[in-house]
Amino acid sequence: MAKICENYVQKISKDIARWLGYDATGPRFQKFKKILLTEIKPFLTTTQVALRIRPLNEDEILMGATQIAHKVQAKMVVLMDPMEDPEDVLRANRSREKKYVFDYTFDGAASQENVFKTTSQFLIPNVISGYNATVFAYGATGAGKTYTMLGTDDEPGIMARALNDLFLEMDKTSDDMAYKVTMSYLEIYNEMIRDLLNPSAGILDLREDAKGGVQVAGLSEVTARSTNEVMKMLLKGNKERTQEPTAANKTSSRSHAVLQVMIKQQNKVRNTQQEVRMGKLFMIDLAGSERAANTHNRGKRMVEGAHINRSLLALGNCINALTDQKGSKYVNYRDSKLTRLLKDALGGNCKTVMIAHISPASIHFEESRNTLVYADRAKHIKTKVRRNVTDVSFHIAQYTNIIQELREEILRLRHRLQDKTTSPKSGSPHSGANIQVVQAEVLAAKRIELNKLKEQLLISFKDQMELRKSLMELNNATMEISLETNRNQLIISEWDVERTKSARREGNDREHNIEASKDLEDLYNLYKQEREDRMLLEDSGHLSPELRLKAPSLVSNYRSILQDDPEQLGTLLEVDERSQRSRNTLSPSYGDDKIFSRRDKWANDGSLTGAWRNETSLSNGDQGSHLDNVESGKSSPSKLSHTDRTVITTGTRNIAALAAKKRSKAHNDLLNLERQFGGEPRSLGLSSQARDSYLSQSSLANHDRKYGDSVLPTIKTTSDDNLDNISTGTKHSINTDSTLPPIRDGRVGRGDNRRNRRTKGYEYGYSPQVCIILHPTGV
Ligand SMILES: Nc1ncnc2c1ncn2[C@@H]1O[C@H](COP(=O)(O)OP(=O)(O)OP(=O)(O)O)[C@@H](O)[C@H]1O
Repeated sequence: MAKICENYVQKISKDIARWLGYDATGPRFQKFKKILLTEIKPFLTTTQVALRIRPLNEDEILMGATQIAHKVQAKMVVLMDPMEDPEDVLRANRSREKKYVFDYTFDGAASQENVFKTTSQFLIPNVISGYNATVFAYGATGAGKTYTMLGTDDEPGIMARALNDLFLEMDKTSDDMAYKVTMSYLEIYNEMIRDLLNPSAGILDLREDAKGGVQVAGLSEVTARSTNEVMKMLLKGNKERTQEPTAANKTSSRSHAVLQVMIKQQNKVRNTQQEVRMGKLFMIDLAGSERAANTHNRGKRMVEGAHINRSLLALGNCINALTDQKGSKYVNYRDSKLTRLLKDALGGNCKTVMIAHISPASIHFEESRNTLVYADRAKHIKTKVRRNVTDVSFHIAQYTNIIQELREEILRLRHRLQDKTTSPKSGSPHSGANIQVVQAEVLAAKRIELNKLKEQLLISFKDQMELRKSLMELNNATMEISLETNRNQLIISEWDVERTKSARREGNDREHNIEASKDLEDLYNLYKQEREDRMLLEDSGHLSPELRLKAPSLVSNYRSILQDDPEQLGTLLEVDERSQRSRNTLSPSYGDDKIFSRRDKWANDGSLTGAWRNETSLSNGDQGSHLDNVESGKSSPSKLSHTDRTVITTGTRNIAALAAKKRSKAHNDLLNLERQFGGEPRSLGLSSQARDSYLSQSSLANHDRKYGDSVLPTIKTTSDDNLDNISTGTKHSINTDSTLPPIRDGRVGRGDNRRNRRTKGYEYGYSPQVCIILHPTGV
């Protein structure tokens, strides 16, 4: 059937060649026919069985063995019965001579190359294009299996030749296709799997994957790039393989060796739908079946032989089941590791070649006959061969990579085209035969130019976009600046309005001041001046507590300043003494606080009420009774009558006027003194702000606020001296203020508004260094 199909393919290939215009005798046609056959052949025959008869060896000749296996035709072998004797009439009809026909038969003269080319070479392109293939050598021990599969250094076997062919075949299509070759090499020794490329891995397990494929867990897979690499690995593995001499074979392999080569093929030109082909090639050198009687094996060798025979028996059973005509027999692959490993090769998706080996020697007739029976059965094994193709769909994100690779491919092809056109073999580009090449060249150049223009256009477009973006940003910045300017202008105008308002308010205040009496203004200024001087002296620390009761002697303030200049200090003291004498002449009681001594007069002349007299009498030293009164609540200022207040206010105004005159005079004296010494008028160490705060609007406002509770305020600094004075009850009135009208209940009018404004001024203008202590006595 297979032959008929092959002949049919040969015939139709001629017709197809004629349609295509190929010459039937030319190389193009031969190539086409070969490709067609290679592609179709795997579908025509799935399992091939070949027989190889090795030559008689020296031992066999010495033993007097005769050749009983003869190749009679290209595919036929005759195994003669060595026991047959033409002269023995009893056995004349019992001859065991038998003819066997296989796909290929090789005798002892067949070369290694011939065996490979005939049995296995056609598998290589199939494996590359994604088919599985298995070549295994079967036969009795010493029949020549290892020789066929592995060979010698001079005559390499199928393994080496197949791998060499594999790399040669891949090289032919390496421009278009990408390949990856990996290999593994294992042995099954006594039903144990060992990695020959990595023996230290120990015993490995066989496992089945989800698709039913058999895998060896932990088996090393080595990537190979050339035949040399593969051969090195193969030699390394064979050294690890278990080989022991037996009576039947000096180099007997005691294990089944399996070389697995995996080829992954992929088109270099990427597409959205990528096809990946995976082909596997198994090359198996089985251990030889042996008869203990012939091998004379004992002990370890015998155990090995038993394992080998058992696995080969399992293989024979599988072959029997697979070739059952009814197809009803169960194929038991699980009997041995060998059959489990060959499951795909025997009954699955695999193109299988079995090369049976026999010895032609008459002494091995039984082994050869068994082998031929096995091989003959194996011919009928049918496998379902299909290509292992995986379609890989790429995600959209990978399209850019694919496009990039396609571009690189185009570039590569262009380079190749250019190389061809410039090489001498391609002839002159101006010749008629190369017009198409020249046209293609021109076209390619135009395309390159077009691409360049496109790129330039793209770059200029990007630049334009950048410029537009910058322009928009600048516009935004300008708008922000103009908005900020407007905002600032608004603030300035608001500030102007506020300033105008405050100026008006000040003007109003001045009006109010004008409305106040002239006496009150003067009195206020003098009062402020006197307070200022006294406070300065207290702050400078030159005024002892005793002296604070007396009128301020400003010259004493200069002691500390002029202590480094004794001459000037002496002059100053002399002048001061003269001044004191002249003042005492004018007013004998000047050493005391004349300004405030007037209150004695008020107390004596009956201007004050009895309650107020009691209070004022305390200032003459009767402090104990004063405190008693305070504690008993008798001296509460709230008990003052309106008449008392009026008297005190009027008296205070007079006192203040007198004090102002004296102060003015003393101040002028001081200025004269300073001028006399040639120095600049000295600042007494207080800032204008601090000076203002002594009797500023705020302090007056405070006075206003407290006016209803006390008659006169006592203004003191928060120095330690003052605190001491407070604690001992020795209170010294620095100045008085009666310029503001008292609060009257239920009276709402202009005076109240002014008071409110002053209160406001106090809140904002009062110095934190100064506090106003209300003294209930008004001393
Ligand atoms: N075709 C051949 N031409 C020349 N010599 C051969 C041929 N076949 C086998 N021999 C020789 O026969 C001997 C035994 O062959 P080989 O070791 O390959 O047998 P085997 O079947 O592998 O044995 P085992 O199963 O014990 O390993 C070797 O010395 C080998 O060189």
